[in-house]
Amino acid sequence: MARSLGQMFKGFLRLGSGLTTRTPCPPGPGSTHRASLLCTTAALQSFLFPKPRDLSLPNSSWGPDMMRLYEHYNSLCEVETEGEKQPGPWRRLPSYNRILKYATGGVYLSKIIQSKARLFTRNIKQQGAAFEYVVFVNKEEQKCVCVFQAGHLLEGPPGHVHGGAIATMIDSVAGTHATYLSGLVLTANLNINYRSPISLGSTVVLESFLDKKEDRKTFISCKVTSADGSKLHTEATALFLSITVSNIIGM
Ligand SMILES: CCCCCCCC/C=C\CCCCCCCC(=O)SCCNC(=O)CCNC(=O)[C@H](O)C(C)(C)COP(=O)(O)OP(=O)(O)OC[C@H]1O[C@@H](n2cnc3c(N)ncnc32)[C@H](O)[C@@H]1OP(=O)(O)O
Repeated sequence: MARSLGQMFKGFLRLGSGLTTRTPCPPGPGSTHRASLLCTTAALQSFLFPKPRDLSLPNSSWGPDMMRLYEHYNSLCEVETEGEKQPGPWRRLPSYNRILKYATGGVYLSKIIQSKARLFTRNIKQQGAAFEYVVFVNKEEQKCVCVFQAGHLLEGPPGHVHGGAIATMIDSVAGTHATYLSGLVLTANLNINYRSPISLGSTVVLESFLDKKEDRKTFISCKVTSADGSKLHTEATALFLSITVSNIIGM
């Protein structure tokens, strides 16, 4: 089991490095033999290991509220000081449908299941049908914001979003925030108060705050409000526990 976990984590690391080692093709004619060889190698590499699509970027299903809020936070990711562009206080987190894209093993799963595994919130291909979202993080304020547009496949009460889908988004955003702050974590506790229903197709904002960190425990609170901030939909608190590979093996 320890071996397959090792493979799994190696796969995770390779996913990160694979994204940064691509060689751009040199422009225009007059390329040297070496440059064209590099270009061919890069093309072959991107054919064999296509770059996963970042699903947190706008698509045609995004409505006006989703676009407006995306553009607002995106504009805060870069600031201009004395004519120069600098990183701003916010950062957009890219999002893919698999975390362990190149995994060759799995803890409890067969290789076939592992290769077919998809992140729950990103596993429906039809744009706009389910979870459309983008997460931004602010390191200084220790805060995360998620702009979420709920598609028609997430129906619970007629015309409104299923409470489980809301819980999924809260867990995902708070879990991403806790991972950003504390590394590898698992949700130990999630408490949710549903205050007002969310209409299907509408855009809401999830805000996640760090309450405190104590040893392995990261306490996060989260609220869901309407796109204009006027209505409170949901409030939650969550506890995430830091885990290590040996923690999992010990389970
Ligand atoms: C998740 C990582 C994601 C990676 C992300 C990568 C980048 C982002 C990309 C994409 C975003 C995706 C984001 C998705 C997020 C989704 C997250 C989930 O859905 S996680 C699945 C559901 N959760 C489980 O299945 C856990 C099941 N539970 C367990 O495995 C264990 O109970 C565990 C690990 C949580 C704790 O077990 P122990 O043995 O390590 O620790 P003990 O000794 O029990 O507790 C340690 C301390 O914590 C307290 N504690 C434990 N559970 C508690 C609880 N429920 N409430 C309050 N305190 C609790 C205990 O009282 C103890 O406290 P004292 O040290 O004595 O002060």
